[in-house]
Amino acid sequence: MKRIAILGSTGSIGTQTLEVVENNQDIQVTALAAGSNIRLLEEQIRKFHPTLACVWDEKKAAELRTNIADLSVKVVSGMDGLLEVAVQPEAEILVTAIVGMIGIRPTIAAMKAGKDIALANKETLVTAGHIIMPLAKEVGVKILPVDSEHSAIFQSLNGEDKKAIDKILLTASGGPFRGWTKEQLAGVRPEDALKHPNWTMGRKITIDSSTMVNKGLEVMEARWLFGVEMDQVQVVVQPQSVIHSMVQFADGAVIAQLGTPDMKLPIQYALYYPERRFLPGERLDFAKLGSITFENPDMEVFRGLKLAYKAGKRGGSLPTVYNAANECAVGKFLNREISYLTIIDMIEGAMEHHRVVENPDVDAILAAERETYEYIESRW
Ligand SMILES: NC(=O)C1=CN([C@@H]2O[C@H](COP(=O)(O)OP(=O)(O)OC[C@H]3O[C@@H](n4cnc5c(N)ncnc54)[C@H](OP(=O)(O)O)[C@@H]3O)[C@@H](O)[C@H]2O)C=CC1
Ligand SMILES: CC(=O)[C@@H](O)[C@H](O)COP(=O)(O)O
Ligand SMILES: [Mn+2]
Repeated sequence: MKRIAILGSTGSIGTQTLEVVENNQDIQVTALAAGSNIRLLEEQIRKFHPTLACVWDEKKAAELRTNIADLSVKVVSGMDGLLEVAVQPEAEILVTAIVGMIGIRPTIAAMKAGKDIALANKETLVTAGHIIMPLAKEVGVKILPVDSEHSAIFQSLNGEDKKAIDKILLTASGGPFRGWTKEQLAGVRPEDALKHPNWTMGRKITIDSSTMVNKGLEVMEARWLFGVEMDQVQVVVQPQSVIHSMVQFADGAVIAQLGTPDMKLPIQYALYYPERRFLPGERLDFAKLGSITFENPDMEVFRGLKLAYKAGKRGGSLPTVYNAANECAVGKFLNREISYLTIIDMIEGAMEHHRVVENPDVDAILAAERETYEYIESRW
């Protein structure tokens, strides 16, 4: 029996993780955490029987305690609550399906408690990859990628020597505005950017896909996960999202993972690695698909991708600033406080303003995050 805890169980990755649990008989959910959606969290508790639940918002946690008073489930809240879920002794794998840098501290705590991490929360690796990857080695836990591209790379590397990697070909859909000009992008509204061509995901990552900041974050995520240089990660636009990523090796061979766009595959692969199990669902029909096409990304229009290479190459606290500025800006865009193009202006402005801290520890990372939010509030 596998035992898992999930941070972010009510979101897109969280609910799909629970679908994977439902499809398998030998997996048990020991703890769940959500932000504020106690209605769905209660349903999940009643169905999956964890012994511990966390709600970020203490008022909502109190409401949930009342609503499930008939069950013997401990309900905790806030960062202390997330940390309690992360280190719960019963779980062997922590699924980090939470959104944003809030995932850093629970991820580190879980690793120190000996848990393997099924990592969807890319923001943690982007900002703290220099802490997470050496720690995983030191404490002997696995970081199992859930992000579709990184799972594809992980699968393509199965049985291969990482030293033979020439480059990683990280595929991108190009988002809903592929081929658009800067002038066309100026008028984009949240409802336009929330329409991803191939994937149904949470709001923040969907906006990130539309700006290609998601791909920028993924370049940095790949660099940490697979121990390569930023320049060894090449973004290839593949609009059908059928090739989930590829690895080119020293001898010129390219190995890829393909499949229909379904996050349950990488989630299940991470939970059962190295076992590959049956997964119900649609299969690729190549004749129906007809063609798979490729393009280079337009880094002049989608400047967020170019800025990610700059942040990743400079390193230190700059990737944190890139990520924090984006999180802040995306929130404002979704609240209709700023225009679409201002998202990237905010990232660029915050990066230019920041004085880089080398090799930041967690406190310095969180300080850089705070300062970035403060700078954006004062400047815009
Ligand atoms: N969705 C996808 O297909 C993919 C997502 N990812 C990554 O996975 C992560 C999750 O994305 P996604 O599932 O789309 O996001 P969603 O917005 O759909 O879900 C986020 C989850 O995190 C919870 N949450 C938010 N804030 C807190 C908090 N302070 N404390 C506890 N829980 C909190 C939410 O709870 P509540 O519902 O109560 O607000 C929700 O359960 C992101 O890092 C994303 O980049 C990577 C690849 C693909
Ligand atoms: C499903 C997943 O992993 C997302 O990160 C997805 O890849 C977004 O697609 P694009 O960022 O390529 O549009
Ligand atoms: Mn992805």
